[in-house]
Amino acid sequence: MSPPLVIKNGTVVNDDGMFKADVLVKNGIIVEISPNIIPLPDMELIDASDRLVIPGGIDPHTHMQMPYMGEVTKDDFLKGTEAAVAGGTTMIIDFCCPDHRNGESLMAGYARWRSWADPKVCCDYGLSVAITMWRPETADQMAVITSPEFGVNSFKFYMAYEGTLMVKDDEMYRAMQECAKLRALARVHAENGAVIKEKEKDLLAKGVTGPEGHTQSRPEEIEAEATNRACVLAAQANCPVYIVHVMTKGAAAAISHHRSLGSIVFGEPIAAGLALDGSHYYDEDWLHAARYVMSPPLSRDPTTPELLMKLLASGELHLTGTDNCTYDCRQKSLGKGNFTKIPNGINGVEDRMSVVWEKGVHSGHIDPMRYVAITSSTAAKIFNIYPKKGRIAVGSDADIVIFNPNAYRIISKDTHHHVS
Ligand SMILES: NC(=O)NCCC(=O)O
Ligand SMILES: [Zn+2]
Ligand SMILES: [Zn+2]
Repeated sequence: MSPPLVIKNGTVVNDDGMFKADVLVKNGIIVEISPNIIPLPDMELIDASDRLVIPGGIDPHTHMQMPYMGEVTKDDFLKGTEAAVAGGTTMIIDFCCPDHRNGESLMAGYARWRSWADPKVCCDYGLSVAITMWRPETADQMAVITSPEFGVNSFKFYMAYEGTLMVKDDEMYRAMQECAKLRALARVHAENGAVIKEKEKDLLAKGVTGPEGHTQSRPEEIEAEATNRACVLAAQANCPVYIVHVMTKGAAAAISHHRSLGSIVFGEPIAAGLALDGSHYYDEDWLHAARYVMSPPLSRDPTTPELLMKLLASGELHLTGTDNCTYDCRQKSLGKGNFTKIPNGINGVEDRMSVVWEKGVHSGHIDPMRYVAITSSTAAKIFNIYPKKGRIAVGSDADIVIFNPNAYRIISKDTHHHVS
């Protein structure tokens, strides 16, 4: 057991206030916050002068060691969470994708994911469970997996990746009705998988085989259309909905529209979408372009990243994730000659906290309190773990980041903690 810890002279930041205070931690729990805690000889001491003392980041969207397209993402639960912690994220919510189409139960898929994660994960984690088709037994299994024994409180629906993860509209609607009954949250990857498939075929037939085909097969309107559809179906099912990786202005506008109608809709941009645009898909270096292939793609409108940050500032969008889903050069190269075979995914779990600070606070769009909201506390509230997580308060878990707001660093393959 580690000794008690005193963090002195820092500025505590929560989503609703910031103030100078010392923080005392015992057995992993915050036990005191007050102006001047005198450390006893048996206590560890950290001087946090000129530092912010903030709740550990919660990344609500990762894919550690996810099997997909015959490959497995490179960041496993060890290296991926080491990278998370190195960057100030102390909890992730990963996606468990049971092979439900082939009869695997949600509980068996959940057990499979836990057997990968539990022996090596080095931060707190939760799982959202994907429903990839509707089977006669699905409703019962959703009820079991949301029971306290399993503790799942959100489900994921992919409106893309036809033939593997994609769920049909009627199936998603059915499952959303079940979510509403169980008071679970529906999380949606909003794209039009069927139309994308047709566009991919057309592009390949015309000889477009490079990574630019990825973005051309997925026009921005397709994400907006699917986001609108997801919100409509959720409203029909009377179910709150959470749109993952909001990448475009149109998708964000669809979310705002449905919120204005009174629906409960949450929007999650990701670190990559706040920092990068889709010009990379046209890079002459094939591998450079392929590295950015993810779905939905980065917006080709260079003004989108800043607009997404402004919407986070104004409260039209709500929290940030990463969609951390890493593949190496060999894996990306599987799509040479056919962009549809490039594994989809990008990194982010290590750098989200820095990127959101840089693009949000440093750029003048948000204050440190809003920063805490969109990197930690809103996720904690949505996933029902607040104020145990997402807050610096007496009784909360001591998931604390001592943050230097003036540090400068270069994001580099030579220094990151992901699997190389
Ligand atoms: N986003 C992506 O390209 N890969 C990860 C799977 C998903 O979230 O769609
Ligand atoms: Zn997705
Ligand atoms: Zn994802």
